[in-house]
Amino acid sequence: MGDETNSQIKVVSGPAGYVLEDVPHLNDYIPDLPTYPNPLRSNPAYSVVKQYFVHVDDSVPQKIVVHKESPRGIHFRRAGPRQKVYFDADEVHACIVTCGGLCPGLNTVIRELVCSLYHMYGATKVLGIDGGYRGFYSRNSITLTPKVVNDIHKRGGTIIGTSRGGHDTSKIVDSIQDRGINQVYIIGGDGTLKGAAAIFQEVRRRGLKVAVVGIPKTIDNDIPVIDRSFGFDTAVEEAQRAINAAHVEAESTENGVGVVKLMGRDSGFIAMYATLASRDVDCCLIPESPFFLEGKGGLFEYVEKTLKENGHMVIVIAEGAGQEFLSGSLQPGEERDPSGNRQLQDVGLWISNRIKEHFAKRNKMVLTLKYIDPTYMIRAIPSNAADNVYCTLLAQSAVHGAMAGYTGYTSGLVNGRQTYIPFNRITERQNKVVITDRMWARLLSSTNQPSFLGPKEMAEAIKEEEPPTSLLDGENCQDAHSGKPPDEIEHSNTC
Ligand SMILES: Nc1ncnc2c1ncn2[C@@H]1O[C@H](COP(=O)(O)OP(=O)(O)OP(=O)(O)O)[C@@H](O)[C@H]1O
Ligand SMILES: O=P(O)(O)OC[C@H]1O[C@](O)(CO)[C@@H](O)[C@@H]1O
Ligand SMILES: [Mg+2]
Repeated sequence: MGDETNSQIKVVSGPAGYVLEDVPHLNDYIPDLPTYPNPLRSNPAYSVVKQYFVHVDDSVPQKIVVHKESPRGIHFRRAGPRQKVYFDADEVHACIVTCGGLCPGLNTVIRELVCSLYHMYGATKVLGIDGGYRGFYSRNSITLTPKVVNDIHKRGGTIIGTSRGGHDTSKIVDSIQDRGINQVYIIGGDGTLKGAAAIFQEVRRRGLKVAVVGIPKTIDNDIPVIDRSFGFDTAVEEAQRAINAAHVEAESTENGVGVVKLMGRDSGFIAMYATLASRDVDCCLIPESPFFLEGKGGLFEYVEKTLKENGHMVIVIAEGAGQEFLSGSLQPGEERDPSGNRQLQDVGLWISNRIKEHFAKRNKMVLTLKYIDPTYMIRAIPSNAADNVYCTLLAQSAVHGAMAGYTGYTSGLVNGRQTYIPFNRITERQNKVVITDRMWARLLSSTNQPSFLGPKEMAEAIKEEEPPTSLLDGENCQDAHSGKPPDEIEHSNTC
């Protein structure tokens, strides 16, 4: 097997195109670390479970749709408990921090990190860092015990607080060092995980025995590689209530139009899945798919046609869609939040006003439009049952990895298996809906809406050759082997 290592990713290659994108380990830069038998070996609850410990060579393929001649491709290290651990229970001093926007399930992850450390590994020193990254150096910390976290999964938000901005790598690592922390669990989105990667690099540069672990959090599902992010399922489910209300309102008046805005700064997954789940939506607009209002094939024409045919309609719009129409109204200095993210204008309000103006001006059709913005209501609820289970597995996997000495990784679900993924695989790009993918085609045929794409936009979308939409790995209409669209290859394939 070949082996190629840098500080963030270790690439191990094997026969038939097998590639393991491995995660760093403490003993990569600290030699002769002592090891201990995993305490789970003598825990009656686990020791009876056949094959509870993960085999040292277990890995999970990133791509599961393959062809006869496909290379075996990229794999990630399988998560789970190892026979040996690199921390004695009394030595563990863990901390947990949550950063970025809220997401259903944050409290569940916090709870399960604390309970896994206590109940599986007998580690009893766990701190909650108050208020995101800046809390490391400017706020108090909170002692977390199973008793303190017992009920928190029933609440939305995060009991340890969160913030945007304030990431100062060296102050954070100073604080980690001063407090004697040796396991850092960081729960957050793409920005947070870039910060986690910087913390890991600094910890490694200083030669500290500190495991730095990420748990990916994003209600927008904009993190790549993983099957889906926790809280996403809850968000899609909760969005149904807003869509249903919009539908009831629209259906009850002549020419009723309901507009619902959902979250999705750069990625329209919530809007797409909420639309597919609901069946009451006639048009879904997302940041990845450009649209236009006036003229043939535009939104106004489609609204008129739908109202004539059905008497009512529901439009779902992701908050990041159509921002190019609104950006002119921004004041200088208002464009970025403290983390540097683009501040968005209210596209739901804008599109509602434009539809009303258009039909009032034409004086042809009187319509009643109701606009619903449930975005923060969706983000603030506790996670549903499926997400609670998912959060539990993510947290347990994260703890098993740190105890086994792995560092510089996020835990994440890949093709239904818990894995350890190197930070830079997670932060190198954003996950987006691929509009040349089957799922978007399914949505278009479900709503029967126009694609709003002219031949030029269509050609550009095909040219972009984005990687497949993660929620449906293997569903992309590109040949997994050659990258060519299906009509350009000789044999039938994944499509
Ligand atoms: N490139 C970066 N390097 C270091 N730290 C970063 C970077 N980008 C963001 N951060 C820090 O990460 C934290 C969270 O970032 P951000 O507000 O972008 O949210 P996020 O983690 O992307 O989550 P979400 O987008 O889901 O709300 C902030 O404290 C911010 O300072
Ligand atoms: O108002 P805040 O906290 O900046 O959060 C809004 C953003 O956070 C997210 O929920 C996650 O990034 C986005 O969908 C949304 O644009
Ligand atoms: Mg983000």
